[in-house]
Amino acid sequence: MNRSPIVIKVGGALLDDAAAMTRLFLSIKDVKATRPVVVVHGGGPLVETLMASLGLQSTKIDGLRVTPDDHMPYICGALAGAANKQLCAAALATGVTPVGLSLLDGNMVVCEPLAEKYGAVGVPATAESTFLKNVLAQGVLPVISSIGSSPQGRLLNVNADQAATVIAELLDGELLLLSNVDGVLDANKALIVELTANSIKQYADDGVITDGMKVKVDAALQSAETLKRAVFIASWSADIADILNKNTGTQILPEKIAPREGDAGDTE
Ligand SMILES: Nc1ncnc2c1ncn2[C@@H]1O[C@H](COP(=O)(O)OP(=O)(O)O)[C@@H](O)[C@H]1O
Ligand SMILES: CC(=O)N[C@@H](CCC(=O)OP(=O)(O)O)C(=O)O
Repeated sequence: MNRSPIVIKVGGALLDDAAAMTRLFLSIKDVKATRPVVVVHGGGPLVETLMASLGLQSTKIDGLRVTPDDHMPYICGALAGAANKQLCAAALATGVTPVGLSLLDGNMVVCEPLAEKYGAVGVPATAESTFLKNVLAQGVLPVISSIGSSPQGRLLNVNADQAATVIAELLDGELLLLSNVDGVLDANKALIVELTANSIKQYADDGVITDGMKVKVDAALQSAETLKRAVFIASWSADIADILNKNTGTQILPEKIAPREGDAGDTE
């Protein structure tokens, strides 16, 4: 049986749906009985609401939030604070013991600023895995926000899909990117079952995969190529076992899949 860790990324809109959060953590509880699980989360909608209530303008370029350094205390508060603790509380309420973390905790992930025009937006890279492996060995559920820092100590806002790919790489885990859609949809809103580098380029050129989904698919492809296994994009309403068994969602396939016993990404 495949016992590699499962890294599950959830988008911020989940936080607005208490019933979906409960269902997801119950599904995580089932899977966690056989394999270690890590949750990585965003909180884009929460950030939007907070910025609006503070009267601050917030814009995105190619799906990434432009983040002036003086916005970071609020964004950090929304993601590492409110969103993280809301998810941890929901996990506890379903009988799963969470540990709330951010990318920089335990030196799991190190970030570099992307480019000046984005402000404090970070590009994440793996650092040390020992801390996270020790946390998993305790049998608890790490719940990780996408706030990171640079080696110089600058707080950075990381897209949560990109954050999740790096955590999956850190653990050589299986990656599920769960969102408010059933998976990647074509121009007729039908589910695309499999995507490769070529088909992703085609759909993006045709304007079918855009905005946050473009960031997600690019992050998934990079992770699939690095890990040499399929990455899943699916709905957070779906059962995790169903996603791993390829009954639902979109699989992002690498050019070559490394054979692993019992891996959902195996070619038969
Ligand atoms: N081809 C596509 N298929 C599905 N969703 C798409 C597609 N192109 C753009 N989107 C948009 O991407 C959104 C998911 O990305 P995003 O909002 O960043 O999710 P999350 O916050 O869960 O990471 C969908 O709700 C949809 O509006
Ligand atoms: C740089 C950047 O875009 N950061 C994101 C981080 C949160 C996120 O990615 O949240 P979702 O998963 O809910 O979209 C942001 O500020 O919205």
